[in-house]
Formats: sequence, C-alpha cells, structure tokens
Amino acid sequence: MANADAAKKAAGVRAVDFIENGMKVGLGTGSTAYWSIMEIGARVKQGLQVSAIATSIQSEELAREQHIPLITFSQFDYLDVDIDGADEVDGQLQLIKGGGGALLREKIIASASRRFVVVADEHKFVPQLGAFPLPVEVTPFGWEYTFRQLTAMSGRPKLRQKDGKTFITDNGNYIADCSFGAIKNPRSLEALLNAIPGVVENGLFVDRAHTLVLGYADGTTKVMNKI
Ligand SMILES: O=C[C@H](O)[C@H](O)[C@H](O)COP(=O)(O)O
Repeated sequence: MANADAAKKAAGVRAVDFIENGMKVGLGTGSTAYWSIMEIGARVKQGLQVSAIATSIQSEELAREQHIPLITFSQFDYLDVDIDGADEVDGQLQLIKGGGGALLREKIIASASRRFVVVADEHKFVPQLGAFPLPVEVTPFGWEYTFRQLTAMSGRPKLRQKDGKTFITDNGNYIADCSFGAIKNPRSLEALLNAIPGVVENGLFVDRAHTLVLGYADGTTKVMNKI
C-alpha cells in the first residue's frame, strides 16, 4: 500500500471508534471516507448495529455492498456522528471540501450531525486554507452569469470537467473550482459566496467539524478536538 493510502486508511479506520452501538451515522465521500465505510461494514458484520445515510451516490452504493443499513431524512431528526474527508483542514478545524464534488450533501449531513469527525492524511493539514481550489456548486441555469459574479470576487472560476465533459454533481449542478489565494477569513467568504443567487453551496466548512483524525504514513493517527 502506498504511503498516502496507508495514512488515509489509518485515519478512516480510527474514526470508526467514535461510533457506538445504535448510533445514526453520516457516511462521507472520497478515498479517506472509503476506509471508514469499509470499517463500519466490517464491524456491522461482527454485530455492530447502526443506521446510516450517505453523502453521495457513490458512498451509498458502497454502503449497500457492505450491508450497512441505510435510512432517509424522514427517519431521523439528527445523526449522532458523521465521518467525512477533507481537501484541506487548518488548526481551527475549518475545512475545504468538495474535491469529489459531494460538498452539498456533505454539508447538509454535517449540519444534521451532533458530532462531525473529519478524517484526513497528514498532508491535508495546512496553516491557512486556500492552496486547494475552492469548489463552488452552481446551478446550470445562468451559470455563465454566476461565473461572472465569482470572477468579480477574484475567484478565477474554472468549470470542472470529467472525462472530457462538464462534471455534473449528484444534484444535477456544475462545479466552479475557484482560486481566491490564501483565505484569510473563511467565515465571511463562505457567506459571501452563498449570497450569489446561482450558488447552491460552497466547499468552505466553517465551525462544523468537532474532531479531526489525522493519519500518518506509518499507520499512526492523531486526534484533535475543536476547542
Ligand atoms: O467531494 C468530496 C469530498 O469533500 C471529499 O471528502 C474530499 O474531497 C476529500 O477526499 P479524499 O479523502 O479522497 O482526499
């Protein structure tokens, strides 16, 4: 296993220790959350009882393969724990997410969770957010106008492509990958972006994470809690 994968696996597996019997759980998206879903599946086979909701179609399919019982929003008021990855995380546990395009469902599920545990390899931990392009989910209707608004904010938006086509999110929207440079005030940028009518959501997760599990290439982990 490559070093980065070992670090992701270590974080993803360790985070599952926060799940107790009977809990309602949010399942994240991406190559780190993958390991959490696999570990939850393994523990379900050993008798752990959980019910879960996924942050993407991809993770939902993986959960089904792992025989993890799934629930819908009509079946719960809140989730006990959400375990999800990040593209960048700073010392205050503020995040950039959405590298896989799942940010909207991820933010709804993080918001519905009493405890949001972020899993990441050591390279995701940064002194300041902003080197990773900030994903912004926009409606296809009027996207060119919305992009002009993002450009006016110095966001330098790029329409995300995949396999030579425009990338479409699970919600039928586009992604603008933006470069704002170093993000000094994530809270205000998150709010300013969401004030643009064609913006559905953006990948800044401010004051949402409670716990960070960082994984290292040697298989060790470090747990940090929001102060
Ligand atoms: O949209 C994708 C999510 O926000 C992922 O959790 C994030 O991109 C991190 O993914 P990975 O663990 O694969 O680096």
